[in-house]
Amino acid sequence: MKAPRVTDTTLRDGSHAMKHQFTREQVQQIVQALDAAGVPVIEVTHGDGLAGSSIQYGFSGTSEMDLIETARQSATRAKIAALLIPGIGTRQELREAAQRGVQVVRIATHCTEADISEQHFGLAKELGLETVGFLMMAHMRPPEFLAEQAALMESYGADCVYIVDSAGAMLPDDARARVRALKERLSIQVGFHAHNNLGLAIGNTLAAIEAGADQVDGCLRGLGAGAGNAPTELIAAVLDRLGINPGLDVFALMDAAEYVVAPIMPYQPIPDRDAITIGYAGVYSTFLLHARHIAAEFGLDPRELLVELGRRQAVAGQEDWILDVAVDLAQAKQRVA
Ligand SMILES: C[C@H](O)CC(=O)C(=O)O
Ligand SMILES: [Mn+2]
Repeated sequence: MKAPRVTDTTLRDGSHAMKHQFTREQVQQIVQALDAAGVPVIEVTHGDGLAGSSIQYGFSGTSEMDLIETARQSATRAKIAALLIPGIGTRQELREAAQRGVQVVRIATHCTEADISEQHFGLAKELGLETVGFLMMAHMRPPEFLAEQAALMESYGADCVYIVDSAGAMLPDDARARVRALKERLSIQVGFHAHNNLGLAIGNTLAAIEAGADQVDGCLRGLGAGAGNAPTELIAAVLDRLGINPGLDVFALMDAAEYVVAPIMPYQPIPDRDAITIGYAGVYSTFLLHARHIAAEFGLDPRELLVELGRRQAVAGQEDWILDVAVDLAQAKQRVA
């Protein structure tokens, strides 16, 4: 096994749990702590990527471009990354993000829709950015299918493609097989992004590294959507124990999680009953807070709403469907009563 590059996404995936209210001061403190601890890439964007601030996904408290600029000014060695979902973010936001200091762009599509990312990879390369492809909800398709989608991203100019377990639904063998399929098919790097809904974020990250993953993601204190992501400080400790620490200061990351991030967290993401249901039903982790809120309005158990969304195969970006499904379930209950 070789040491993977670790990208910290507290300031992007963690933005979901923060309801997209990170402030400039918080960004400065978190970036300084990660940078000092040797984390080489720090992602800063609205939780749903560039231009995610909207009625559909939740409005940002502070403009993400200002947060990106603050992050860039606060880092001495780490590269600053942004996430972009084509259709939510456009090439205009990508240009501005690059001007404000982004050096890595992670372009995310549903795992069957890599073909919508060609123009965005093209522009990113013109802008001189490092490029990463994100195949979201990757539990929904088999390894060989994902390898073909990843090959499309490679042909568009991706420097790395990630298997993204957006639902935290994978078991270690699922993660291993998917990473292995991409490693066999591609000439570029392969990454893995975990969610902890089934309590397997660290285990799956480890399985991905065993299968050859070159890059993995973490969030301090696991602050991320659903039950959160693989905690960066835990990844560092585990890699260190394995003898493949890529240069991370384990104690400094523990301190950052404990003293910088924990005090500002609205709650500690854990695999509670709703989050476990997300992993169990294979639903996008970001639906958690929306589903809880809408279920409460309609007198539903969030779990029945999440299971039905999983049955209908809802994917990332379909947050508006949560309301439609809640209306259907509530009406069905009324008819029975
Ligand atoms: C925009 C998404 O939340 C990307 C991600 O982190 C995931 O799918 O997981
Ligand atoms: Mn995620």
